[in-house]
Amino acid sequence: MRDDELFSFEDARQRLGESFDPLPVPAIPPADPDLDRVVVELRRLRDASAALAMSEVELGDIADRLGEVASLLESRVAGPADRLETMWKGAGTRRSNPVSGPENPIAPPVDFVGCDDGSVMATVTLGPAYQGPPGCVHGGISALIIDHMMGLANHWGGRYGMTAHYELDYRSPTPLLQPLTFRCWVHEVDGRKTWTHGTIHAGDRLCVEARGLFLEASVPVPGQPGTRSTVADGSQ
Ligand SMILES: CCCCCCCC/C=C\CCCCCCCC(=O)SCCNC(=O)CCNC(=O)[C@H](O)C(C)(C)COP(=O)(O)OP(=O)(O)OC[C@H]1O[C@@H](n2cnc3c(N)ncnc32)[C@H](O)[C@@H]1OP(=O)(O)O
Repeated sequence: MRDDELFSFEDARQRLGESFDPLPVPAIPPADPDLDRVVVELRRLRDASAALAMSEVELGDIADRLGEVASLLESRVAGPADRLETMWKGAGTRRSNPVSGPENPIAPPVDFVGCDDGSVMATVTLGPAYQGPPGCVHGGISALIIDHMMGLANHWGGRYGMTAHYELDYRSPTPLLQPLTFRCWVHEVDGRKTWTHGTIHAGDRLCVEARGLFLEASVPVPGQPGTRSTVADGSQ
């Protein structure tokens, strides 16, 4: 198969024809605005702390003050096992996933758009916290974002499933501090199987190509005995 054929979502869309049946995609519902504000501040801290080395900051004082805030929070929030249960209420996992979740400080975050052609797109600029090679995005971060985004592209294309196989070709360095265009789309479907493709571009330059095989499956939902969910991101 030719490279341009493998990575042309327009071609895939034509071949899928009427089997492309988009699901309505609800926006991530807002929660307590102060909760989202806390996470925005945590992300500012994350980015600033990635630049602490060789700064002129009095680090002992900063560590003490952050320690106070962390202790204040730890004693008042749910433990991880309880948290896994509350995440499965409403759109909790969509709000807390590590790629786009407004409740997750490690999420860059990435904002996705479902396009009419069946692809899902995002433009994101990643900072030093996500560095792998010098000046470049860590390959695992690229993989994380595309894997998650393929799940959204499947949903957008009326499919669902867990990642069974996933492979990437890193074609050229993926720069930090420049807008990157991520795009994913359903390439082919057959019974329980969905093959989904994705790319990352910096401008016109192809940085990453990815292919995933997703299999329809369901997993038990934490805290809800006997309940299983087919979707890894909140909707049941
Ligand atoms: C625009 C905005 C849109 C907004 C939308 C909002 C809603 C949001 C919705 C959604 C977002 C979701 C975002 C999340 C994304 C994250 C994804 C992840 O991180 S998933 C976690 C990692 N993956 C696992 O942990 C799986 C672990 N593996 C398993 O549990 C099993 O292996 C499983 C269920 C995948 C398959 O197991 P079996 O027992 O059901 O299937 P068997 O019988 O083994 O295989 C069935 C067929 O598939 C092939 N197969 C299975 N594994 C394969 C593999 N690795 N490679 C190739 N073929 C494989 C087999 O050869 C077989 O093929 P033959 O039917 O014989 O033709």
